[in-house]
Amino acid sequence: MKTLTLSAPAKLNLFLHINGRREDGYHELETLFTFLDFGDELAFTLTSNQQEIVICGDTAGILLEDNLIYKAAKILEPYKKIAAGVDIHLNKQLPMGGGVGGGSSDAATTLLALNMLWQCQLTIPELAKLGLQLGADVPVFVEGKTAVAHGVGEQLEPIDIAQKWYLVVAPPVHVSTALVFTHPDLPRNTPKLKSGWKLSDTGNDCQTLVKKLYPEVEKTLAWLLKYAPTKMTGTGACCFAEFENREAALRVLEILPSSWQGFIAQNTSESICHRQLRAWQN
Ligand SMILES: C[C@@](CO)(OP(=O)(O)O)[C@H](O)COP(=O)(O)OP(=O)(O)OC[C@H]1O[C@@H](n2ccc(N)nc2=O)[C@H](O)[C@@H]1O
Ligand SMILES: Nc1ncnc2c1ncn2[C@@H]1O[C@H](COP(=O)(O)OP(=O)(O)O)[C@@H](O)[C@H]1O
Repeated sequence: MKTLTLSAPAKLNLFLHINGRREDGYHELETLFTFLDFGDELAFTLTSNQQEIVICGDTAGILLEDNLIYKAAKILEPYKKIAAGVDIHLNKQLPMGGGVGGGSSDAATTLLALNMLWQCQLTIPELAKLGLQLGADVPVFVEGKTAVAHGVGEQLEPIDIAQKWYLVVAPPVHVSTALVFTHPDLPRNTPKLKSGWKLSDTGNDCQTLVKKLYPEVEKTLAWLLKYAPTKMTGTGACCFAEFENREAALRVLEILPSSWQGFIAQNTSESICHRQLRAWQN
């Protein structure tokens, strides 16, 4: 059996507005998701033991049952049409819980890969619906198109945007998404954007609160803003600075304070995972 190797790309929230809070505590969002040409890498090999879902590689201390890759495989198991297990090797590149969606992207890549290898024959919308049970960000990775998301992130409206270079910086702190969303000071009443909106009209509604709660994020934003327009992605802690070309981004990466991790990437209108899947199928 050949091994299928796929990317699980990072995402950025180019803006993140909170429009309200639902009765179940979840927040109504309006957010622009785009994908980067940088991410984790997952390699899938079918095995003859059909009970088996094995995950190895850089699982960074996450218990098997908590790993979103394992959860994605388990959720798909009832739909499989062939008697095979799977061995999944993870090469982790993305900071965990950093707002670049690594866990959600790993889960989506697993759903897409196993849907094909296990011949589940589910459609992309069916996979996205299953993915939503694993996290609010999984559907956009399953759909794989730069999009404005509404609801909790599951209603997706594809959009064309310019291609830019980004320097993404992960300060050495972990921001709790649940803490941010339950905080009394979080703004929750940004009006929906009107047609004809521009990116310059937007922001990240979590940023002011996260800067206050996590001074390392404030420091990172202030440092990057000296060089380029910068925002936080998702609920943080990663921040991204936008550049017109790779050289300009690289010049800033080269002088990044040594306690911060950073990488450079370009945004892609379609997730690279989807391109790789098409290439495998042809
Ligand atoms: C807000 C975003 C934007 O991309 O933040 P990041 O996680 O990327 O930073 C995401 O939608 C997060 O998605 P995800 O990380 O999958 O969140 P989940 O596991 O579904 O939820 C974690 C917790 O965040 C809160 N939550 C999450 C999403 C949402 N629309 N409203 C919420 O109130 C809930 O309290 C939930 O218990
Ligand atoms: N394969 C995985 N990769 C990363 N995080 C995972 C994975 N499986 C479970 N998790 C858990 O999910 C949480 C959120 O992960 P992640 O998607 O990286 O966050 P964010 O959306 O903030 O970028 C992590 O803090 C971690 O505990």
